[in-house]
Amino acid sequence: TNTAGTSDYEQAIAEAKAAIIAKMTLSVGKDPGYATDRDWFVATALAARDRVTHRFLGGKRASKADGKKRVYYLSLEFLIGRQLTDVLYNFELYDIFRAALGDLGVDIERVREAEPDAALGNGGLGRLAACFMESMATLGIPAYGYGIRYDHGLFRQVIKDGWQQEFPETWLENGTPWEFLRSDVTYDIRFGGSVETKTVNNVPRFIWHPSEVVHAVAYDTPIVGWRGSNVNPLRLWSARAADPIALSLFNKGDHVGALSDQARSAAISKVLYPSDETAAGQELRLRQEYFFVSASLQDLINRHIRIYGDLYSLPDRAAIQLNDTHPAVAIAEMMRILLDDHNLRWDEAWRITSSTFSYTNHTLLPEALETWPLPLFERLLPRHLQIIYFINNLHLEATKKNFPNEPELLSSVSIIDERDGRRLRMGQLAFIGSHTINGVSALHTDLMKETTFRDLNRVYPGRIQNKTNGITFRRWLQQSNPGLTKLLCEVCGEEVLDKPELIKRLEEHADDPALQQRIAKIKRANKVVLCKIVTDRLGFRVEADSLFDVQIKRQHEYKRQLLNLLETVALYDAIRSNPTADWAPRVKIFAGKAAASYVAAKLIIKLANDIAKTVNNDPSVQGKLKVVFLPNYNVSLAEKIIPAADLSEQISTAGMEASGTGNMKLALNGALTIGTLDGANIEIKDNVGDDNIFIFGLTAAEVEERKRAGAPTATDNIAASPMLRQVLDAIGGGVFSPDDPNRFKPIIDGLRSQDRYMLTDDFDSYWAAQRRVDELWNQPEKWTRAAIVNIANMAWFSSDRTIAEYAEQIWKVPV
Ligand SMILES: CCc1ccc([C@H](C)CC(=O)N[C@@H]2O[C@H](CO)[C@@H](O)[C@H](O)[C@H]2O)cc1
Repeated sequence: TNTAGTSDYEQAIAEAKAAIIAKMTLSVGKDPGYATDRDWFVATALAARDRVTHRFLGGKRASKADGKKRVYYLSLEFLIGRQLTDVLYNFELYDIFRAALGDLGVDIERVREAEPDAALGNGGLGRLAACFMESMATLGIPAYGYGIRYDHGLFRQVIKDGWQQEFPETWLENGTPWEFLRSDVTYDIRFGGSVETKTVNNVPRFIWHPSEVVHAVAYDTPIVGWRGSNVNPLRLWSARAADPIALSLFNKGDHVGALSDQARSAAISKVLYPSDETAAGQELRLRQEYFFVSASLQDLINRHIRIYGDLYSLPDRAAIQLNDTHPAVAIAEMMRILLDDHNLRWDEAWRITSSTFSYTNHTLLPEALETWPLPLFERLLPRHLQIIYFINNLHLEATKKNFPNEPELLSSVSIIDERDGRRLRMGQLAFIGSHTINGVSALHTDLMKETTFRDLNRVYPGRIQNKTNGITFRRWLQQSNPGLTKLLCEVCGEEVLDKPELIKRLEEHADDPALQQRIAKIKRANKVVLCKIVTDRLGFRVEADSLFDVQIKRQHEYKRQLLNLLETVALYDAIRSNPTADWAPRVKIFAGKAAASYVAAKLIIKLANDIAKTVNNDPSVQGKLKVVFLPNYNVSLAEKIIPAADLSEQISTAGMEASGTGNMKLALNGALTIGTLDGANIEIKDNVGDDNIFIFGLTAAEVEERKRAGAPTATDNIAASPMLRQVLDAIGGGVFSPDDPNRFKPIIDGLRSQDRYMLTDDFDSYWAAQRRVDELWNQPEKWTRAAIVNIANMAWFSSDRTIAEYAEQIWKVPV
């Protein structure tokens, strides 16, 4: 208590109140009496940002002075979500601001809900980048995130008559209170044109004469670490025309022509490509990739020269991480800047480049590996193509010397794919130009060595490392599940908030009925919250005492939402034909967006909704089975669904899900996993133990073997499973689409013929695993005990652990 007898806490609340009111009147320009939830959000965010900014600028000053090595995380996606709760929590201001707003008659929940998600990403890769930024700040690593400030993030999904519709996402329509415009940080980004070759004192010099220049303008968003330890910048680039309006054309009355440059330039940062795991291959995508890469490299090189004078020391002072191949053109851009702007010799430039970059691969799906047609690349980036040719020649020369008379090896490791019209393979470029390449789970990294990068790994052994993904426990536990967090602090000690490994202490009490009851009570309370969301958004009730069986992720055939739906139909049939059996009452919860052009995935969304309509209106299964498809899955909805989940569906075809991170979030919040031995599911199993997870299906090796052998076929599998046959007949026959009986024929025919993702191979063992789930669910103590063991063994999946590994083993920066 201070002299005025008011406690520091009350003092802090009073200050927060004054700050919020000051922002409301002076920045929002509103009388609190007339303020909307949005106004309160902006005022609160600005008040919170003030607290952050001091630390932000302080951090910048410090790291300028301290000569510390910086990490630069280049990613075309940062799936941040909302920031208010994260900033307030990490600055330990949440309770104070909640009390302050409360005193002003404002419910902080409504203020939180008024913030739009920053949906600047598609799924796993983008969200991982956001978790990594928060962990780097928490661990005190001086880091910059570099990306694009899309005017429109991932589309808003609306489900109309069961069909997905896409609507522009508009997070910036009222601006965002978190960012600082850095109008003094603007770079020229050049495209097209030609390259002139000149010899200067018999050294070849290349002068690029671009046909187009676009301005990249920086916007900085502070990323706050836990306990406000550090604040790092996320620098996002926005595109502007070098010449906003061609007055000459305007004066001639060609108003549209006068603005075409502006439109063409601004298009670069207009919208996020909604394709997940399928390379778009469109020119605008390449323009986006080069735009942010060139701006980021110009920015970090200028900063380095400003502090250290020369570029030779860059690898000692900077580590640049390529988040998949999307920024891989950075290898050529770095060489261009070193050769053409700083006149370094080739070998020196290459030494600096290849010892500064490292690359993370997030997928082995062939259709997701980016390749660019040479003609397009040459037209847009003529100088970079010259440099890539040179890199490739030296690379192939070296390979030829070390591996003579292996022509197929040369063509396999070449950056240029000579087949189908000559294409640039960005994976090869990223691999050759990086000192380290990493996969995102143990299995994925092994498969990378055996398949996609087998030959490059042979030519450059020892470059591949594994870095199993992680998640930030601040957002995905503390902020989204305060009930469980409070219990963990009591049982494991407050310091569990700083040392996730202490969560293991919970396991000692796994058999304690009192603890089991508390865990079950917390889960039920989170389920009641989700029940309300289902009723509000879909207009029907689900029971909180049912088993919440959750599959939430991007729609993709390899993630096998369809397999879950086949089991749902089989269960529906089984319950109807045997209503008295002790079925665990279930709510099947689906959520996830399909890329706008992904027809098959969108048809599966329709199937989910048609099955839901039939099941939810069938009195014979009332109280036993409900199917829910929640629209517009995003970070904020995930924060509501995950704490309420009992069962986590991680059922991808083994070998196809690089890691998964939703699996970690769900297990950390006490859901039991039903899954294949794929991605990080395997490491989750290794940590929680075989008895606390439901594993089924073919292993990755068995999948490969069956693919190679071409047997058993889908027809064989269906013949061997009467239940599966019945389900396929029902769906294919229009039972769930009486208004269009052939609607799902394409899906069923695809399964009967190809079944590329081996659903028919895994159906029976999946069904059996789900029945094991029923069995355990009907023994609540055992179920809750297993949930406790899952929570207690998830510490390793903290992104703090992952980032500490990147820091020590790839970036060589202290933590
Ligand atoms: C070029 C189009 C495109 C866009 C995004 C992607 C990403 C790599 C897709 C993605 O998000 N992959 C997911 O990355 C997560 C983080 O490492 C993993 O946990 C998931 O398993 C992986 O599917 C590929 C291709």
